Amino acid sequence: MALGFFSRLKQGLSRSTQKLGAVFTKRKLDEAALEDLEEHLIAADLGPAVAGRVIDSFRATRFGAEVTDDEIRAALSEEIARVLQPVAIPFEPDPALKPHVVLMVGVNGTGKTTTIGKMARYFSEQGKKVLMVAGDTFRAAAVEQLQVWGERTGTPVIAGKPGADAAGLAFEALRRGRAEGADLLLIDTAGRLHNKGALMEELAKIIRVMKKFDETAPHSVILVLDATTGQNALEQVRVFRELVNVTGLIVTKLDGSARGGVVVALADAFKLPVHAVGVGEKAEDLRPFSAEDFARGLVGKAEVSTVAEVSEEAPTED
Ligand SMILES: Nc1nc2c(ncn2[C@@H]2O[C@H](COP(=O)(O)OP(=O)(O)OP(=O)(O)O)[C@@H](O)[C@H]2O)c(=O)[nH]1
Repeated sequence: MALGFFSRLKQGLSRSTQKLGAVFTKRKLDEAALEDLEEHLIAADLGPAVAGRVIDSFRATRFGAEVTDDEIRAALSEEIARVLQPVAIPFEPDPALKPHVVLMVGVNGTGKTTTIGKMARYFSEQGKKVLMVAGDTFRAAAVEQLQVWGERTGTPVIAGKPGADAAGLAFEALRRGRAEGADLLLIDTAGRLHNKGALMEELAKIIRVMKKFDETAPHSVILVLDATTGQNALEQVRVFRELVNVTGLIVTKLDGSARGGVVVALADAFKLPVHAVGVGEKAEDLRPFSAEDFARGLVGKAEVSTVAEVSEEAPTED
């Protein structure tokens, strides 16, 4: 039986969880234990700021007490969920926009193309009319990959010849989307040009040219981050925010050997909406981001998975 979403996420988060696991033995929460815990939180990619706050809160509320593994996990999960809650904002196309234009940006290999394919499937299944644009015209493989996703999801793909002008394609796609009454236009973009200046120019041109058709486009700029890069994801947010007005994040590869703790560091540092998370390579492996599930998965609170698993894998018939 295929693993349900929650267990896949939990499995993926296990690398972070393992780093936390070592401190969870029954002991007195004194200064040494707190220091120990703080180190583990930083090693689990939560970042020094969040780790520091969690420790301060523990010091204020539980200092000197005997704590069990379960108590620490529960308290930790609560603290983490509090950081994540405000950014857990699913992406919904604005029905007033025909189409809602989404520019997907991010370093090559983070999962942009795959995520666009997954979003195309998800929103097509919701009855929305979706168009995809192969705007990473520098890599022939990226165009082909998007076309495969187009076939797989029954979504039209607007593509040009290798090296075609991405801005021209985006303009054409927007015109077509408007004419056809499309709901959602998903634009793939290049992630690596020879330097930052060239990438900025490429993205700026796509935006400039689309604005000639619709002053309000793009309506969303979603940055795709690969969780396995850990703290490097924070640097990618900083760089891309210099290039474009990032409106939200999608974090991929939270299955496998993910370093999921970085999502907490991202939420805390940038407060950008985390629209969804990727937990595999298949079309259905994109899920809305749930602060509580994620926090529980991260601290390895097992009992919740049973609930999530049952509701997901054995849907009732009502
Ligand atoms: N395990 C796992 N793999 C993923 C996930 N998302 C994407 N991938 C894989 O990551 C690799 C890179 O994904 P792409 O979608 O090609 O990444 P990209 O950012 O579009 O990169 P370019 O196409 O080079 O621009 C592919 O092998 C994907 O199948 C995920 O959530 N989990």
